[in-house]
Amino acid sequence: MSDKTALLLLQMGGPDSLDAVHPFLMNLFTDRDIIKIGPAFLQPFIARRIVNKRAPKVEEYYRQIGGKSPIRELTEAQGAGLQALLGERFRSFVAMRYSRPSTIDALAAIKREGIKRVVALSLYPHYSKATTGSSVNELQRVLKESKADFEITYIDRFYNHPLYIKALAGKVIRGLQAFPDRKDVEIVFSAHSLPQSFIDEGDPYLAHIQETVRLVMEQVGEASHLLCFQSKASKVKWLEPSTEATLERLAKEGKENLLMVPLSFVSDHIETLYEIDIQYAEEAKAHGIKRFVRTESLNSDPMFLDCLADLVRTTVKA
Ligand SMILES: C=CC1=C(C)c2cc3[nH]c(cc4nc(cc5[nH]c(cc1n2)c(C)c5CCC(=O)O)C(CCC(=O)O)=C4C)c(C)c3C=C
Ligand SMILES: [Fe+2]
Ligand SMILES: [Fe+2]
Repeated sequence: MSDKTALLLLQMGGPDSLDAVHPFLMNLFTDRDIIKIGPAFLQPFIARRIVNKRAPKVEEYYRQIGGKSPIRELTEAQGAGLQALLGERFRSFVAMRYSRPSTIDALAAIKREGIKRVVALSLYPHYSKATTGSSVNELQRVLKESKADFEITYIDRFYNHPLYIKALAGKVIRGLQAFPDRKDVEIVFSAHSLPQSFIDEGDPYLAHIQETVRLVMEQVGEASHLLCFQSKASKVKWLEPSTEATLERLAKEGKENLLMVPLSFVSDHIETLYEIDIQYAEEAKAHGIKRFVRTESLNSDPMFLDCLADLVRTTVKA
């Protein structure tokens, strides 16, 4: 048995090739924690219909950002950075909810190394049943089926951690420097949207997002800003206003300089590299926005890695 502690990073995952888009979407649309479509026994059939229709469009988005999602490499780099900060007693592993390495892959690797103690660290800063909730449910299912006796502790949110806020505020302050005068800039916080029904049923996601924005702006100081929501993925009511409608409204109001701040993600992926950098940038330009800048994603930012290390140290000590 090893006396090391496994750091298990939980993330959504993404396709690692264009051929992997269809299976990735099938995994996502058959997960009833993120989306319930009809009765459980019918969901795989309905999901297949939805995915067959959606996949060609989504494949084209991934083609435009290099033919794959970079989320695996970026998450593994975060794990390596975290392991380096925490030292020899820790080993990092990644469990992707809808792609490889899966939760089964990750737990098998931890078991092979004889490690018993696991810190499961969700990389979604804001808790939602759809994201962290789904990853934790999957982890608990796999643990139950494998009858493994790991000693697990969970870190399931960090939307208000001082180092997370400081790292994000640093990106915003740096982003503002791309403009001649910050007084003329609108800071557009763009969070991943979520069906309104989750919030109505008590999901804390929206409150967490709003608190992150408040804390970041405390550090950025006086500046015009707003919050909107991107990436609606079904026909029901999702959080509003949408990022697309907001960009159009801002342009109509005569705003010319926008600083986009993606929330909800701690690394680059399709929503930053395609949706903001390509799709929204083109739309904003067509509406008359002159300067459209996006803040850098946290990825392996040293202050963000310090935040993760602090979360782990505090949990392991407790
Ligand atoms: C089907 C419903 C979906 C909900 C609810 C949802 C919430 C949600 N998602 C993220 C983070 C990410 N989503 C990503 C991709 C993605 N998400 C959905 C669907 C829902 N998301 C789909 C169908 C897809 C695939 C792309 C597409 O078809 O548009 C990713 C990116 C993965 C990658 O490319 O690397 C992330 C990350 C959050 C934070 C969230 C709600 C809180
Ligand atoms: Fe999503
Ligand atoms: Fe999405």
